[in-house]
Amino acid sequence: MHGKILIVGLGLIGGSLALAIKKQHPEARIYGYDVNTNELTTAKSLHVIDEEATSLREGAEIADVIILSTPVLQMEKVMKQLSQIELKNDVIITDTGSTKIGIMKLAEQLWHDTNVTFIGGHPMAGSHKSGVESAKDHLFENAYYVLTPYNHSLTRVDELKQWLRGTNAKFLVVDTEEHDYVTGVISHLPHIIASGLVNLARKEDERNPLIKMLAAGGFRDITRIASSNPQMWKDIVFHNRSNLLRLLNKWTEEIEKFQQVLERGDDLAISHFFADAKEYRDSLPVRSKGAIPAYYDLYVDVLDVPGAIAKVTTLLAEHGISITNLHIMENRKGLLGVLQINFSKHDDRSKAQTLLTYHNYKTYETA
Ligand SMILES: NC(=O)c1ccc[n+]([C@@H]2O[C@H](COP(=O)([O-])OP(=O)(O)OC[C@H]3O[C@@H](n4cnc5c(N)ncnc54)[C@H](O)[C@@H]3O)[C@@H](O)[C@H]2O)c1
Ligand SMILES: O=C(O)C(=O)C[C@]1(C(=O)O)C=C[C@@H](O)C=C1
Repeated sequence: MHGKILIVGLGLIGGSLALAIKKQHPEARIYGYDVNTNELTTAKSLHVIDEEATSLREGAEIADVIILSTPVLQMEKVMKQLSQIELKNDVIITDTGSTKIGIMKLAEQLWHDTNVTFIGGHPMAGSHKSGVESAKDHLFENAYYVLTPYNHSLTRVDELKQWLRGTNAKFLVVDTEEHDYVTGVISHLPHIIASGLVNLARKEDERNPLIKMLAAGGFRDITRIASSNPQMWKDIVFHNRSNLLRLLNKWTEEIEKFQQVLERGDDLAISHFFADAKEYRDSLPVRSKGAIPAYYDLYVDVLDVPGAIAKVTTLLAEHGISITNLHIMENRKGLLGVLQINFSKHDDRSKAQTLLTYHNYKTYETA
């Protein structure tokens, strides 16, 4: 497709969308705007965007599609700025925000009965990493991509999907209220709990330094997301405040119930607590991306120099750790490449991660 795309906010998500669009539509021109000029320059030098817009106005005036991928409270600010700019007649604006009610309400206020088509969006994949250096064209592969159009923007949903086809995501139209409730349950509350657990461990660590030394697979698995961008999560919980306050009450009840059965020493109820959770967790659909990985992946940053991959595989072989597959995900000259290693067992991935970290490699469990 031909056209000019403006990405506002060139971090992990904006950068990944830019790459996915460019892959599918090489003839499109991708413009970027970010308040952080370093991020913009990096995006240009990594060929994530074709052109840097020096102001929001400069990029917005010429764009056929505008994609907002800043933290959600900043998004409201940008939307208000956009409403003061004369945009192209048939422009489509979409966002990538993790919350939808506030954004859709504001879009309705700003652009109801105008020629601007606003279609809310939320790609349900990501990472605890932020910034354009972490952007990947395949970040959203097989993930759900929620769209929240108004009735009057429904006619342009297919056009937007065509622009976003390179994500290889599965599009799903969802009601905004339902979206914010569901993401509250499966994304926002878990982030609060993960950060709460880490804060608890941090306080205990002041009394007992063994805590940090012994923090192993279980603690790391459940708290990976606590390493996410704090500003982004502050904005999300503000936006989804009422759902989260209700969910936190339910969570407190759940934990208090467990506390009571533990105090009583009720072994049957304790077994049920774990068995019920296991049954539901095991029933979640297996996906190669999205909620649960189909196999155990480890991503390792490696230098783009001869022998770098052999070094990693030899290290694993010497320690009897079997791998099922290897994949080089990107390899730009002069920069780091990313090695994706598949393991059939969780235990093998944990051992590999510990070993490679010991040997000063940077490793991640998600791309
Ligand atoms: N990270 C995830 O896992 C994930 C997944 C799906 C959706 N989202 C949503 O996507 C959005 C972007 O998240 P991200 O992970 O890419 O964050 P990020 O921190 O990697 O990138 C955000 C970028 O927005 C820029 N920015 C901030 N305010 C701006 C402004 N006023 N104008 C222009 N640029 C501005 C920042 O400088 C930064 O480069 C957020 O709304 C987030 O809720 C995140
Ligand atoms: O995988 C992660 O690190 C994420 O936190 C991704 C995640 C999620 O909670 O699943 C985070 C926020 C987004 O709105 C969508 C996806």
